Order: sequence, then structure tokens, then C-alpha cells
Amino acid sequence: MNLTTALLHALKANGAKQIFGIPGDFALPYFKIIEETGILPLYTFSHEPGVGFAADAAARYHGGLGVAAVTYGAGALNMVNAVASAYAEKSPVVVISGAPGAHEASSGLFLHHQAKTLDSQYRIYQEITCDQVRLDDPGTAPKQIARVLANCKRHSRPVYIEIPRDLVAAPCEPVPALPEATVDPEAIAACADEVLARLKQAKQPVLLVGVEVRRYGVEQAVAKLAARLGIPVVTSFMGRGLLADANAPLLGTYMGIAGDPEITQLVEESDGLLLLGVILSDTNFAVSQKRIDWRRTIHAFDGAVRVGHHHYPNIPLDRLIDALLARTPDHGNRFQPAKRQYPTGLSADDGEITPQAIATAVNDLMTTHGKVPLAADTGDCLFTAMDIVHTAMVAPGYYATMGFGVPAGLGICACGERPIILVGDGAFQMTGWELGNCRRYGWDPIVIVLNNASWEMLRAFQPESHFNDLDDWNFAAMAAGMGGDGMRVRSRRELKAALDRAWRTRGRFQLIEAMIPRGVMSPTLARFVAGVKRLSMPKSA
Ligand SMILES: Cc1ncc(Cc2csc(CCOP(=O)(O)OP(=O)(O)O)c2C)c(N)n1
Ligand SMILES: [Mg+2]
Repeated sequence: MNLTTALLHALKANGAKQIFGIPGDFALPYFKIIEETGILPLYTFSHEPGVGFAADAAARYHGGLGVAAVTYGAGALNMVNAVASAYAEKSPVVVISGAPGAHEASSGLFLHHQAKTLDSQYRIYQEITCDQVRLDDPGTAPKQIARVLANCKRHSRPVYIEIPRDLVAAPCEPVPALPEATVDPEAIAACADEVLARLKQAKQPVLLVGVEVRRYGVEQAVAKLAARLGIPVVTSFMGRGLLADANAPLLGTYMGIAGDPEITQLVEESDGLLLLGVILSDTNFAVSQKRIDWRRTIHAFDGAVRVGHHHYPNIPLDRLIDALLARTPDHGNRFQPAKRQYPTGLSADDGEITPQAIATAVNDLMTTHGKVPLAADTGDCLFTAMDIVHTAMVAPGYYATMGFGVPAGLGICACGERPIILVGDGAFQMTGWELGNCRRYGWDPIVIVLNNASWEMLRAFQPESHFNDLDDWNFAAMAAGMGGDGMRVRSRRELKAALDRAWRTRGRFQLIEAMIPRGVMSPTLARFVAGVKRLSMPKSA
């Protein structure tokens, strides 16, 4: 076994299913070992942001580790935004970067791909990962790899592994089992007792669940807890889709002033709000109509629990849920799955295409043929997705970077699925071209480009600026050259026909370019914009 195969076996043993990457001369040696050993399948992309987004989405979707393999400098630094997004959204991505060999580093020459110093890249990645290692000693590498992968899983955040190119084939022992987290059972018990006591005292307890519930694989356990507690459950904006098919008293998604007023009131006036795995972010809470009383709030996040002003460090979410379940008898409560009404029954007429029409057409498709996973980009396509029936979905709901949608959809293709990808024209201009890699891998996603020839989300906040006007690139006309089928549609009739045809056509990606008049928004985005504007108005207004 050598340094690279030891790493590859450890990645596979701890949940990695594939590697996404782009090589370079500092990475060729370890890419050669990846390809020749086949320990994990390798999918190369065209631009490193896509590599990072695909690895992030694959990790979220299959619940294991995502792996993004790049070359030193130009490659790794090209991927910084995607890894920062994975860090913000708590996605366990393992970044592997080639690096100069020891003799090169001491040559005294400036090396190609080098930024300020040879350590600059390592320092940059320290800001967007939870642990880092340079494997410059095969003797210590196995334990270091074990530590870094354990932290990636424990914190559900990206980690960074640098492999000097002169050591990739150095003899190396296998990576040992990952070190277990040490927790204090008494602290967990005390925390669980206090949480349940608070909920019992509350007149209007509410459970709000967020992304960590999925990242740590506790969705079913949380659903069971919610059912036993019998208190209303809502998801955060980022946590949309959680528990939707579970036996739980789920009411829907909290979106503050932009969401269902009943849910908003229930959450914001609760005297016993239990937040499980929720990121306290502006996208989850900035549109809160009134300030949430954090003194009466319980927040379990990032391995710690705050109960009002009490702080319990080192309480892993899964251990807390187990302790709460152990203290909450099962009375066999049965609940109807959330009956949120989603728009269906698109009238296939000559009416213009709106984001809501797209959501309706997708709902009709899933009602007829069954649910498929969704990947959404930043833009009105993400708000449009809020009106699509519950199904597995990956989206940059908090970090809100553009460019995520298409590569993320390909990450789900690499998991063996056929996703529907929702992306705006602006975001498609950034990473939509990764579709050109589908043919090599036999991937055939269905891509719906919401083409309003505009950065519409920005125009919604600043309509007077003409720089939000984009040209019409006619993306559908480019699909054939990239190995797919393109359809440009302007009416609801054409949209429905194109979706039906795309569904029936396998083996080639299907790109439906839906032409939407500028200024036509989804209802959720319209409420979000109105809410943000109202909240930002001076109180006197
Ligand atoms: C990498 C990056 N650079 C800039 C921005 C800032 C932005 C947020 S939303 C937006 C416009 C999106 O236009 P698109 O056509 O894709 O979608 P739509 O609004 O529905 O018309 C921009 C430029 C972000 N979030 N990420
Ligand atoms: Mg647009």
C-alpha cells in the first residue's frame, strides 16, 4: 500500500462514493493512481468550481463524504468559492490537492502556480475547512488522514489534504479506524432533561428543524421524536423537505415575513422554540417579522446546545436526539403527512411561461411518473423550487452562490440518479457548460433554464440598474454541440410538451430553455422581496 491508496481506501471506508476532479502537473501522479486502482470512480469536469459543487452535492445526496481532487495553485484556488459554500452549508467535502515535492520547495525558485508563498494555498484553505494536513511524512500520514476524515464527518464541514507529488507512491501503512468523539454521558443527560423540562413548561412549544438533521442522518429519529412530543414541527428555509413524508406534525417551512403567516406567528411567538440543526443565518431568520426571543429558545447546532443562557458544549446532535427519545414515551401518535398544497394541473395553453408554471409542470411530471431529486441554483429558480412537491433537493440556500445548480445536478447523476436541474440564465452562463461532460458518463439530467435574460433577483431589489439586463444567449441551440437535446419554449403548451419529451428521452441531457418575460417572478420571491423591503424601511415610515 502507498500513501495515495491508503487515502483512497480510507475515503471509501468512510463513505466516499466517487471522486470529482481536474488534474494538473502537481496532481498527475496521484490522479494516475486513482485511475489505475479504480478504488473510487473518477469523474473529471471542465472547471474547478464545478468540481467543488459536484462533490458537495454528492455528499449531501448520498450522506457520505464528497471528494474534490485538484492540482496545486490554479486548480485549488479556482475552487475556493465552492468549498466556502460547502463550509457555510455544512457539507462534508474532502479536498485533495497535489503540491510541489520537497526538493522543489527547497529549490529557492518561485514555482509555477505559486501565489505569495508555497504555504499560501494551505493558509487560504484553513479559512474554509475544519481541518487540514500536508502529507509530507508517510510515517505519520495514516493517523493524520484518520484525524482529518474524522473531523470532516464529525463537524460535517470540508477538510483539506495536500499531497506532495514526490510522495504519492511512498510506502504507507493503512489508515486506522477513525478516532471516536469522546462525550460525557452525564452532560448529555442533564442537557436532555433541561430541554424536555423547558418544552413541558412552554405554552406554545415549536420544533424547527434544519440542515444538520439530514447531514448527521438523524431525520428519522427526529421525526420519531416530533411524533412522540406531539408539538408542531416546521423546517427552516434551508431545511425545506425535511420530514415531509414522515409521521410527524409537520406544518411547513418557516420563512418569516415571506412565508405562511400562521407558521410565522407560531415560531416568532413561541415560548419554547427548539431549533435542531438550524443555521442561525439571515436566509433562515433575517425576514423574521419580529425578533425571536432567544432567551426562550433551545438551539442544538455545531455539536453544542444552548438552553436559554445555559451552554452545553460537546453534545453531538445524534446523541442528544437519542437521549430525548429515551426520555419521551411513544404513545403511538399518528399524524397525517404535511398536506401542503403544491400547484398542479398546468393548463397547456398559449399563456406565457412563469416560474409558477414551471413548478406546476414539474409537479405534474412527478405526480405522473414519481419523484426525482432536484438541484437548484441561486436565483428565482430556488424560490420556484419552494412550490415543487417534497423531494430530495440540493441548493445553496444559505451561502447563495451562483453556479451550483448544474454541477450539483451532475453530482447527483454520479450517484446513479436522473435529477431535474433548475437554473437561471445568469447562473447557467457560469457553470452550465459542465453539461458537456454528460455524454462521457452517460448522464442525462433534465435541465430547465429559467431564461429571463436578466439578473432578475438583483433587479427585484434595484430595478433602476440596467447592468441587470443580460443578452439572450439561446442556450437551447448550443445543446446539440455538447451532446444533448435543446428545446426553447415560450408557452405553457410548449413547456409541457418539452418536459414530456425530455422525460421520454434517455441517454442525452435534455435542456429546456424556458423564456420568461423580465419582471415575472415566483410568488415566493415576490413575498421575499416585499418582506425584505418592508423590514428595511425606517420604523417611522
Ligand atoms: C457567484 C455569484 N456571483 C454573484 C452573485 C450575486 C447574484 C445573486 S442573484 C444574481 C442574479 C441571478 O441571475 P439568474 O439569471 O441566474 O437568476 P434570476 O435571478 O432568476 O434571473 C446574482 C448576480 C451570486 N449570488 N453568486
Ligand atoms: Mg435570469
